[in-house]
Amino acid sequence: MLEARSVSVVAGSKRLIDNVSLTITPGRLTAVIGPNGAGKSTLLRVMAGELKPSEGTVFLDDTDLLKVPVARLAARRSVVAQSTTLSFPFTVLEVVMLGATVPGFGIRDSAAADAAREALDAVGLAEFETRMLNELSGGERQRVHIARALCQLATAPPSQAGTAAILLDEPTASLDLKHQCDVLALIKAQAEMGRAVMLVIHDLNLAAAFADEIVLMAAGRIAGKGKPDDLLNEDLLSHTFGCRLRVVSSEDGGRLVLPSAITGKAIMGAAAE
Ligand SMILES: Nc1ncnc2c1ncn2[C@@H]1O[C@H](COP(=O)(O)OP(=O)(O)OP(=O)(O)O)[C@@H](O)[C@H]1O
Repeated sequence: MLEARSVSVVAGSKRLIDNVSLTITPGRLTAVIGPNGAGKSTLLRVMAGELKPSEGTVFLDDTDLLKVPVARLAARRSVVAQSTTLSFPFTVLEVVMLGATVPGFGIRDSAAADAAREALDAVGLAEFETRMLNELSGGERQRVHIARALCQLATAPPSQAGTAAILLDEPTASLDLKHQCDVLALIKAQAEMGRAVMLVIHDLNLAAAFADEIVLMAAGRIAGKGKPDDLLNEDLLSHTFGCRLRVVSSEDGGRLVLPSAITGKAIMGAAAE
């Protein structure tokens, strides 16, 4: 379990996140939504142990995350950042294998390559292993980094066993609709395997479709938290995002969030038919 207790990050006079408490529970996909600048990425980096909070503590199974040894941390949580730049010319397979070569993993090269190939297959890039990363499209590169994160958890040594967490910052931002759904199904499967999943995402409809719990952030604080059906209400979302939004029920009983301009036109269109 990954738990932030009263965490704040302060930069100069600005509180990027302010007194946030949040638990990422194993077996569940927790989606974090909110306007630009709300503090979602900052919170994810703090929960990943990449950014030291100015106040409060993040715990990984009751141990202060900052005191967890690097190899153990690498075995227990993997991160897909919003953007990743690699300065050296790596092939796709090499990038994914980086996930298996974290200090302390001690995995043999052939086993690392097997795990990397399995992860590449999972994101639909099995045919790309010899391509150079910098020759891939933005969406393909994003899927390579997801494969690297999956490979990292898959190759963690048994001695470091325990609840694993995967934290992803807008992993579907560059993906087409099919790959958005494929990647989110893959991420959801990670939760169903018992992993704790934290997903920062802008698309409220994808959050509604895949998340077990949604956390709404605004101005560095948690403005709401709950199951998609409970949290996605028009007034809260319209107020938080600063524009008029409509929440409608889909045929299968799920929630769809649309700008009121779109629903207005749709209603006018239907009336004209
Ligand atoms: N190092 C920094 N120093 C000062 N302010 C920062 C720093 N890093 C981020 N910020 C500010 O902190 C706020 C939160 O940033 P963050 O990236 O967490 O937001 P976000 O919710 O992920 O936004 P987006 O949806 O645009 O990705 C923003 O206003 C940003 O400008």
